[in-house]
Amino acid sequence: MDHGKTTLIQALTGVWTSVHSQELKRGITIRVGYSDAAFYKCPSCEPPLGYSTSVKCPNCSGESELSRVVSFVDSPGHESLMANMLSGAALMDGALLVVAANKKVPQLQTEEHLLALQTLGISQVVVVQNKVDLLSYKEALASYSDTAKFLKAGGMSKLPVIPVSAQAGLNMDALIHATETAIPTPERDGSKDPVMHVLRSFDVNKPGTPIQKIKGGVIGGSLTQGAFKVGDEIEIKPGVLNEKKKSYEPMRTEIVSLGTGAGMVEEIRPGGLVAIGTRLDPSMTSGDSFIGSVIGRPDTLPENSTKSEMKVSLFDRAVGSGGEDKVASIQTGEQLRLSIGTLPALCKVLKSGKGEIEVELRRPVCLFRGSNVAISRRMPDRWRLIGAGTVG
Ligand SMILES: Nc1nc2c(ncn2[C@@H]2O[C@H](COP(=O)(O)OP(=O)(O)OP(=O)(O)O)[C@@H](O)[C@H]2O)c(=O)[nH]1
Ligand SMILES: [Mg+2]
Ligand SMILES: [Mg+2]
Ligand SMILES: [Zn+2]
Repeated sequence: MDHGKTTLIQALTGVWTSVHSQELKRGITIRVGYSDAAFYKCPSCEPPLGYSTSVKCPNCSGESELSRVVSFVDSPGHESLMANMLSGAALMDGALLVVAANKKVPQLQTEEHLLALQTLGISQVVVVQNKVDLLSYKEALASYSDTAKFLKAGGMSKLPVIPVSAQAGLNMDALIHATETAIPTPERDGSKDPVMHVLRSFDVNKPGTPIQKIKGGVIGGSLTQGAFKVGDEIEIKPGVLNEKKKSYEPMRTEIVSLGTGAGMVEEIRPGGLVAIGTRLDPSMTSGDSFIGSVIGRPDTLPENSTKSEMKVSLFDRAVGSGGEDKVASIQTGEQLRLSIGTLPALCKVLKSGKGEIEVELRRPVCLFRGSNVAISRRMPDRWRLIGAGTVG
């Protein structure tokens, strides 16, 4: 924690993404936050000069062209919030890994986050060496070479490392240039059935709002494929618990509005974070109650299931154990935590074989075959990432 992720996002977007009172009080990010940035490129300046977040080129004062609009998911760094971090990672096309240059490299958190990114298949990463303002030139070089050594040992010597000061807004042009080069926008297939993974959900009404003015529940997340329009009927899975039937029932509602960083729009596609306004009772969506849900068109999503088979590959050792804890094989009957899309889900292992396990999930989940899952095990002190799985 405290490497400066939230500060960096503020430098790039102008938005402080930690806004909850507990976060402000403790100075840490707890919930996943997000905001959008527009990156500009000046046609007359040599890269990286001329990359900025403003139309006016900070280098030559000429007029820049829009390069790309980028959505940032701000992840908590604290080790106890790893599940929140993994939820956010599920929606990322690439990542900025922020490392504080005034601390020994690598920190436990850095190792674990990098491994988590690999586990979830996020290979487009820019390493940000932050807080260089606190170091002498010589110290900064030493920290840079430690970072490079650490990456090389992990077979990631190709990742760019960019020294910055998020607080002073130093070297942002180089960082934006690296981001634009190393994290290209992936190809999207807009013709597939839409799938949205939910990261947040809210009740946007102020207490005491008159009933005729109350807005329906709002659900935030990102499309991974397809498109949604205002007026579309949608289905949300796994849905809500029917107390009488003791089962989860998918919910249907209509899209009444679509909010993005660029304002209200009529249609959304993959690539940014979006808030869907619905006709659901807002009390249902308050306090992130829908995190981990999946939204699609009616009858297009996989069935809810409580059992799953998956191929697994375990790490040699638990991250952050200083190389001491070898990861023991998965035992029948043990409890694990799976990160499935944006959902942290507890499960019990029913069967464990060579490279394969069968699990029973504590709650029904809308499971896509072939999706990547991060696997954590409860170590004495906390949950630790021990491997990766693929839903079979
Ligand atoms: N000197 C210096 N301080 C910085 C810089 N960037 C961030 N900080 C300070 O470092 C502290 C932590 O910054 P945050 O942005 O909250 O760090 P974070 O990575 O979001 O932390 P978590 O959300 O707790 O994981 C704050 O006091 C910042 O003011 C920097 O470039 N230079
Ligand atoms: Mg902090
Ligand atoms: Mg933060
Ligand atoms: Zn310029």
